[in-house]
Amino acid sequence: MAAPVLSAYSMYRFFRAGEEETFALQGVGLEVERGETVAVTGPSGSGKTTLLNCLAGLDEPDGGTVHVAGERISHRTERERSAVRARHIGVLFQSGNLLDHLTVRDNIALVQRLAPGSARTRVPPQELLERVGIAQRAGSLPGRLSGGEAARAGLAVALANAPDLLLADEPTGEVDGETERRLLALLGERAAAGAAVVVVTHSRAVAGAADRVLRLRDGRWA
Ligand SMILES: Nc1ncnc2c1ncn2[C@@H]1O[C@H](COP(=O)(O)OP(=O)(O)OP(=O)(O)O)[C@@H](O)[C@H]1O
Repeated sequence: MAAPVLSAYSMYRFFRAGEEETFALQGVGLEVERGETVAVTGPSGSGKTTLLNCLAGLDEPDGGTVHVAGERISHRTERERSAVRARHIGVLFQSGNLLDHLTVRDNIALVQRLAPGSARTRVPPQELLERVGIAQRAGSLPGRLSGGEAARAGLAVALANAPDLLLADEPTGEVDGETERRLLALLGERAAAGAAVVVVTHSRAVAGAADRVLRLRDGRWA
């Protein structure tokens, strides 16, 4: 059997602020196969965003390891983590993945330039924007987009390099029903094309469409 796209073992993450210690992840593991979609749910503060940050190499776990498409992304320099991310991971986070001073089209082009190895699977920016349904906004700056358009643009950026692993944090948090269906269909298409998808969500529709639903509580699987 093929190795999982994502293999994360025994992840720990602690935060210390003055006297206060938070144990955000306490030995969490996760394997996701090609074509599989996993939804992660859990109450506020249970560690969902910390988990995604560690999987994306945007944060370093204090313990445990993360491999993506056979490459280790944990316990490496920031530059190495960025390189693994550019090669294999699409990230769609609440904080937004768009640079404000670039048009939507140029945001996609920039992400594609940062991963020179993926040219074989790359879709032209305009085509990506057509897929997510905002082709007419290609020349707009992100600050001019509505919430739903911004969510679609963020997904176009996350899909720009046909990632092996797609990580999304509440991708449908602030969008209407029609946009949610569209985003969900696009996540499904990426999984059908062979990617592993991990999506943090409170949405029943998103969790209902996933192959597996996992629940975090106090930094552990519940
Ligand atoms: N940089 C940080 N410094 C200190 N504590 C942090 C930091 N990041 C997260 N935490 C703490 O770690 C715990 C998990 O936070 P996290 O954001 O991962 O939870 P979450 O499940 O994503 O919550 P929400 O659903 O509200 O976004 C929380 O107690 C949070 O306060």
